[in-house]
Amino acid sequence: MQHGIPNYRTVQGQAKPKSGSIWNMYKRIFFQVRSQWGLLVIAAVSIIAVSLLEFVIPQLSQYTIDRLIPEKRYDGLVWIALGVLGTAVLLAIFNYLSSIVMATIGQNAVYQLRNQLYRHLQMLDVSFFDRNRTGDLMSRVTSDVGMLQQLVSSGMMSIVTDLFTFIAVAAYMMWMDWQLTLVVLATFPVMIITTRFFSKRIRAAFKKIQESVAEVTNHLQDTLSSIRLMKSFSTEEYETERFAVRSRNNMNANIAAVKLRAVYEPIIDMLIFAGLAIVLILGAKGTMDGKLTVGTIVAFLAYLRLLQNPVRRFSRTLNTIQQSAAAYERIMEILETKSKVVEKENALELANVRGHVQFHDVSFAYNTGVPVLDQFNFELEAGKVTAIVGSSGAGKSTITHLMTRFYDPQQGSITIDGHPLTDVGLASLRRQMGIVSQDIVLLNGTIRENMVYGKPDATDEEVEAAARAAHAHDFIMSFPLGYESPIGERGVKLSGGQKQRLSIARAILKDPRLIILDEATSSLDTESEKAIQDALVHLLADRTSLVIAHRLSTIQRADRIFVLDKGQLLESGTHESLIANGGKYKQLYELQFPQKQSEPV
Ligand SMILES: Nc1ncnc2c1ncn2[C@@H]1O[C@H](COP(=O)(O)OP(=O)(O)OP(=O)(O)O)[C@@H](O)[C@H]1O
Repeated sequence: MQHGIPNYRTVQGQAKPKSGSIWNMYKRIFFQVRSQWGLLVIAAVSIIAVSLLEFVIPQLSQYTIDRLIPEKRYDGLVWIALGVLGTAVLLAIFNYLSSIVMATIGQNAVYQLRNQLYRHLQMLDVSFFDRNRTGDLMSRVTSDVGMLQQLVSSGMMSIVTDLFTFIAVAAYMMWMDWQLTLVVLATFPVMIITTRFFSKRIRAAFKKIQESVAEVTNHLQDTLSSIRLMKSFSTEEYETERFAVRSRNNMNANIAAVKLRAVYEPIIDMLIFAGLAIVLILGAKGTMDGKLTVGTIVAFLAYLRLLQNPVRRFSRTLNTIQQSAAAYERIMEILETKSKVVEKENALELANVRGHVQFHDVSFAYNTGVPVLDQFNFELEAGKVTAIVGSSGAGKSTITHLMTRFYDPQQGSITIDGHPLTDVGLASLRRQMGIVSQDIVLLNGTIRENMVYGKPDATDEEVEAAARAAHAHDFIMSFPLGYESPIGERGVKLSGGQKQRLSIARAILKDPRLIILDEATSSLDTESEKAIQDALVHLLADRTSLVIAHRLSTIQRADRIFVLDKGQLLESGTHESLIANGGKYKQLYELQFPQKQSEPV
């Protein structure tokens, strides 16, 4: 770690992936496209055709030198010319076919992999997103997948053609002159050892590059999404410097990779020329001794080129391969992460529930050793308004997170209408619930798009009715575009109160059986709050609702109030009975309404 930048080497909480090797990468890419067998057949045929056609031109050269020239057969030259030309045309056609088909297959595989990665990310539980930073995850879906795309589009899939040609040519050369071939092949183990030596290092260098890209993305994501905070604290210079540090790390990582490549490629070239020199010298000697014909030497040199071409090409593209392998490893880290909140097979599909929720001896901690709820028992009566109050950090929001199964408790169980939450389908559970939380999340889109997010088929009349119920219709209509007004990223074009009313309207439109209001009225002025309170009375009627509010004035009408402190239930009852009890609730109430201390409620 440098300059205090967090380490993104692995997905937090996840071991290094087992399947990050190049071999696995290729296997996976091809496995993804096994259904496109038609294309695969075309690719295989083209590859074999290219490899066989590569033999023809050296053969023609040998024939010209050894037979046509000595025999002065002028007529044969035309046929040779036609043969070379015909082979070249066929080579061009099959090369074109194999690259286009391989690229299509590869791009298709990468496309599927990216979608699979995104789907997998969506399926991971909330705690995964607590542990990992958004920018880092974004860079895995964009830049890392982009690396693989580069691999498949840069004709890297031709490595298969190269490998096939290499084996075929080597076998043919052995048949022609096994002694000379063995001498030539002696340079290849050296090449393999050199390649292995550099491969590991180049891959590590590229992993560093990808990590540094993740750091840059993270920084961008953090700062651009909180640009107002930055400006209000005048931290533009500070953030620019922090960005420069990350950017410099990226530059250094790139330079380190280039340095490795700069050493590796010339070494391979040198070995290739050494092979060429061996053939030239031994071949010339063999010809002088009368053991070989000139044509054989010329053909042999041509075959040697065919043998060496794939090696040279491979050494040039080793960078791309290693870069992709590093990226692939980072992708696999996510794909191999298992969600902690899992849906049972054949999970129960909840139809309309009554909404009776019970917590049985629930213990929960976000981080081991820091319990938030301890042996907690709690009941949400169907059709009633239940409220939770308690000091900040007491665990109120945590209760809602457990009800929605954003997290699962470590001990105890939670039931809805008697069914353990773990037996119920996640989507069907969440469909029953409408959440209006203190962190209002709005999407970049129009007001209407945001409202219908939980009910995409809502009619205009339903949308308007929900907006009216949430006292949002008037402010919406005050915008020139009404319901079609864009609200900007995270709803920046709306005031705090407007955002709240919009999120309440969204929950009303979804029409869930169970409503969770977490600090729902916290940023409304007194007038809007009154209006919202009225709307809520209608909304909450005939539903089960859980209201979490700091301002006790908002929950006095609740059927039951639970007082929570440090994850423990202190007392419960109605507003009147709790005041009469003279416990924690009365203390909290008197703190908020000192003037009412001596008044009867
Ligand atoms: N994602 C998280 N990861 C780790 N700890 C968390 C996480 N969310 C909350 N906590 C911790 O759990 C405890 C309970 O938090 P919770 O949000 O439930 O409190 P709360 O009663 O809703 O507080 P407030 O009224 O201030 O919103 C706090 O100590 C908080 O720091």
